Amino acid sequence: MRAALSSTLKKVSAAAAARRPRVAFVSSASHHHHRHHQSNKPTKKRKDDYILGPDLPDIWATPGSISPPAESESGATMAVDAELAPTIIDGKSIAEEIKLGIAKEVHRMKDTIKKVPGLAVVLVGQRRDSQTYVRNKIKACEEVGIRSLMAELSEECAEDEVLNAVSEFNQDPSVHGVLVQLPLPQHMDEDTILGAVSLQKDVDGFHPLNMGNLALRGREPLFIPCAAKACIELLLRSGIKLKGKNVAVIGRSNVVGLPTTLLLQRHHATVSVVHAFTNNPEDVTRVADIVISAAGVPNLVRGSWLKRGAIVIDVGTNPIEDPSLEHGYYLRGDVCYEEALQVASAITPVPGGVGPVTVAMLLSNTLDSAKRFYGIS
Ligand SMILES: Nc1nc(=O)c2c([nH]1)NC[C@@H]1CN(c3ccc(C(=O)N[C@@H](CCC(=O)O)C(=O)O)cc3)C=[N+]21
Repeated sequence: MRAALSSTLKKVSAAAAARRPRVAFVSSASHHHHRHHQSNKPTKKRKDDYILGPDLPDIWATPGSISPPAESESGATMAVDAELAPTIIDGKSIAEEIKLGIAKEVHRMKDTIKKVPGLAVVLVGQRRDSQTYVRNKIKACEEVGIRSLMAELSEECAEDEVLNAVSEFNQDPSVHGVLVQLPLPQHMDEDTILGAVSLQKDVDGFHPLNMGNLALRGREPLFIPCAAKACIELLLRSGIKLKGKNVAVIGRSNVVGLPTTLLLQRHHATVSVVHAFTNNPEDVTRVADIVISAAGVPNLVRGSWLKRGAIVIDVGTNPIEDPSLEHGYYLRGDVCYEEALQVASAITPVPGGVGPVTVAMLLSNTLDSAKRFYGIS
């Protein structure tokens, strides 16, 4: 437990509000819905639509088209009741702490069996945000002594080339984790490619068998998806108990919303799932003790969606294009941060919240995989 966390990390970010660049949050639907957490493929026809329900894509009636809240005049300090100042959950320092523990174990492994864990990343295409995330992952590997390999393929390459890259990494005994960076180009079938990753190296936890074992009571998946694990770590390390809590999860993607919901239930939380077809989602979120948003829509969660004192975990990493910036984009969460600060008791920022812990969880899964492979505990 991190007793120091809540006291040292309390700060009020009025300055952040004043600094926010003026951008129109236009709903260029294609852009927002192509983010990694949402499937962007056309709906597949299935025979059992009747019993499983039709497979509708989650396209949010997005308040992304609503302009963000009025900005306070530059430099103006908001009057904030000290008692209401929320804890800013510092994902970056939590990630550092986790990585320190991983580094120790990696070094011990190197000393005792002369092996280190290996992570292979398959990156297809040129998306700038994907390149940044992959670079972060590789940098994080270096920090803890995990060996990293990368296969970079062009946007136009054939699906077979991706499958070949996955297959080579599957067979390489020095590789213990294989990750295919999402989203893949439109013309590729995500299910085929993710299904090709060796079950024993599926450090993303996206293989249907790992996901199924996460869903089934009494079963243990080999790997738990990193973002879901990161949400739970952030809550637990901030001293927040989950048992019996009302948690609203916004979004039901395979990579975040669904595994997070399953993992929360394993922690005995009462979970309500809000998705693009939910009527009056704010009625659900307003009664939640904890709100976890993974919708991929900037500014979706307004202050009015939150109960006073709610805990807010923002998984959204929405790249907003801004040609004036070095990287060509900046990141916004799903949560209207400035508004949430006024009502929440604790909140994760974007960036610096869930993202860095997600990367730490990937390293942790890779270490676990290597330990399993070499039969050490
Ligand atoms: N197969 C697969 N597995 C993933 O886990 C996966 C993926 N595909 N596709 C993309 C998403 C996104 N994701 C992030 C990881 C780190 C940050 C991260 O480190 N964010 C930093 C800042 C990033 C920056 O420098 O711009 C932060 O929030 O502070 C963000 C997002 C993993 N994803």
